[in-house]
Amino acid sequence: MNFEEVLEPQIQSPQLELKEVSLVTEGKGALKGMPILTGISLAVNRGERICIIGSSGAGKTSLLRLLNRLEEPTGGIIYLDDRDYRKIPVLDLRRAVMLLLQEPKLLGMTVREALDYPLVLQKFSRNAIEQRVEMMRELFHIPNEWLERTELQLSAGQRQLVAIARALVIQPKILLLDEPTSALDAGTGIHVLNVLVDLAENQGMTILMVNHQLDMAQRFCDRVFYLQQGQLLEDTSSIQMDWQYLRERLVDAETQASQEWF
Ligand SMILES: Nc1ncnc2c1ncn2[C@@H]1O[C@H](COP(=O)(O)OP(=O)(O)OP(=O)(O)O)[C@@H](O)[C@H]1O
Repeated sequence: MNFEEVLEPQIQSPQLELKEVSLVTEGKGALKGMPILTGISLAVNRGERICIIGSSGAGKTSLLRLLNRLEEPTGGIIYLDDRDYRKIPVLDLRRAVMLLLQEPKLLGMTVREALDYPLVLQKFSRNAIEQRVEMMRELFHIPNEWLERTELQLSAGQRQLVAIARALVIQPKILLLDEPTSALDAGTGIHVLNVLVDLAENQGMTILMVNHQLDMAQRFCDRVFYLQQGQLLEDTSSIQMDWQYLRERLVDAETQASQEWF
């Protein structure tokens, strides 16, 4: 470190930054121009584990879709490592920012093919592919005999586990997860979350996860984004979060939404 740096420590910019991001529906007639996300500003640092919480329809999945460029914001700007999202080739972006949606599909592939495929696209050697897949298999306790099965021969939980392994096989910088443990039994869910914590702490992988199970969220994340009706109402560290208050707030929001529905 030189003298100027001692006097003026460098401020590290966030890995991911959203400035006044909004999204409105396209659609036709009355559906056109309805707000889904409004004025979202946030900054995420490398290695953070963030849970996105909110009632049904709050905009959680839409936020993940924006971050993976499955949707384009209708307002505002997103930055990855100080680069405007729109200037990053979309395939490069999706390699760095991996999204795992709810109910993942293996697209007719066997488990082995599904795990190999992202690495084949990246032109990894056969040897390297086998090593990486073996590493994932061990990390997530995927038995050898699953490798030749297709998704029709796997339970929902087994499929979810394979999909998590596949999302991680190319070691993304940022992992976006939409309720990744919803189909897993409690023990496997906790094991998966522990693996993710380890990857965040030891390899600096950043994780943003939608999770409806608040006890899991409390255990896993170091920061919470609370969304309501497309707005970011809370951005709080997990330690400072009043989890009981959050539970009550979620119940209120769900009740209000169901009354509006009827
Ligand atoms: N393509 C679309 N066209 C019209 N409306 C949409 C579209 N996508 C999402 N919406 C609406 O935007 C709102 C947010 O949806 P989103 O799926 O992001 O919510 P969510 O918080 O993930 O909900 P859940 O917990 O039920 O999955 C909802 O009211 C939804 O109906």
